Amino acid sequence: MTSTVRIGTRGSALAVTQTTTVAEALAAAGGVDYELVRIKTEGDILKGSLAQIGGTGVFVAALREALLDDRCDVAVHSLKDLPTGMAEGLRIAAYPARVDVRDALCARDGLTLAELPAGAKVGTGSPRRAAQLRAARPDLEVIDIRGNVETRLGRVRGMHGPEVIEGKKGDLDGVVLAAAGLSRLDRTETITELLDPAVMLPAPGQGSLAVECRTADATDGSALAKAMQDYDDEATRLSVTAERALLARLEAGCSAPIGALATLAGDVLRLEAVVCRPDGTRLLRSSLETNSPDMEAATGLGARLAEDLLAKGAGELTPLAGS
Ligand SMILES: NCc1[nH]cc(CCC(=O)O)c1CC(=O)O
Repeated sequence: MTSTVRIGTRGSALAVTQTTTVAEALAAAGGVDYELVRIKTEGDILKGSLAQIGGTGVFVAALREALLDDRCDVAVHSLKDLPTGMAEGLRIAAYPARVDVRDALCARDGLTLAELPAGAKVGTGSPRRAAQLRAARPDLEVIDIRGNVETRLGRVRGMHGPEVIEGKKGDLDGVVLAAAGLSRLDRTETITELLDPAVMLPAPGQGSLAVECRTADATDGSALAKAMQDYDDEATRLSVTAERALLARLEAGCSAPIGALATLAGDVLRLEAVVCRPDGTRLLRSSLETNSPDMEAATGLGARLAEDLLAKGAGELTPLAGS
């Protein structure tokens, strides 16, 4: 390992912010010097709807290639964008402590979900958010949108961001975004309601980051390897492991209309999940718990809840390769 750790990041404001946070934490923990390396990803280049692009991991492939090509030593991913299949030769060396897992409504005039008028236009590019929005408020018009956080906020009437799409500024009544991203970008003042997971179950892994490196570098006893070990948060690791095991068993990607949230309370790991019909006319929700969880129990919990959902007809609501 070279003395300066090269940390790969996408160029978006959100990616740079969260990568810098990780870099500083690793530097503080392990006394490692770092530099950020910008990596352009397919997800930044393609401008179509994320639902249309479809493939999982559009944001991730280029970062992983850079790791494997030795153009960087560490990559920081938003965990919810990371496909469940692990890449050969790479390892998630740390799951930093999770931040707010919830989705947030950013609406004009301080409106909450219940207060939006009938026919209000709410933007999201996520089939999971669209389905749960439609289930909660069938009278809303859900608009498929893309772009970075500032671009999306700029679509809300009265919300001014530095980057707005010409002609589309202020054409929506609200957008739904992850609270975690808004918080990392210091834009939480745009949130008009933090959506209760009882209404809007977040994406598996939402609010979590994953610090990935070459497998050899995670275990070589270096300052970096130790720093990553220290930075790993056990409760987060268990929770996201359960959520992602569920996703893996359903063989669904980040664009599937599936929500999952695990919470560790004392010795009990509880996993709740929802599979949606994309039009929101049916949501299938279920939950399971396990006591004194370790990684194996967390993985088992996710797999069992997936089986339970499949047995209850999840495969009839939305196409799942696992059904
Ligand atoms: N798919 C885009 C994406 N990937 C990660 C985040 C930020 C939230 C997180 O880290 O979970 C976002 C933006 C959003 O969903 O609003």
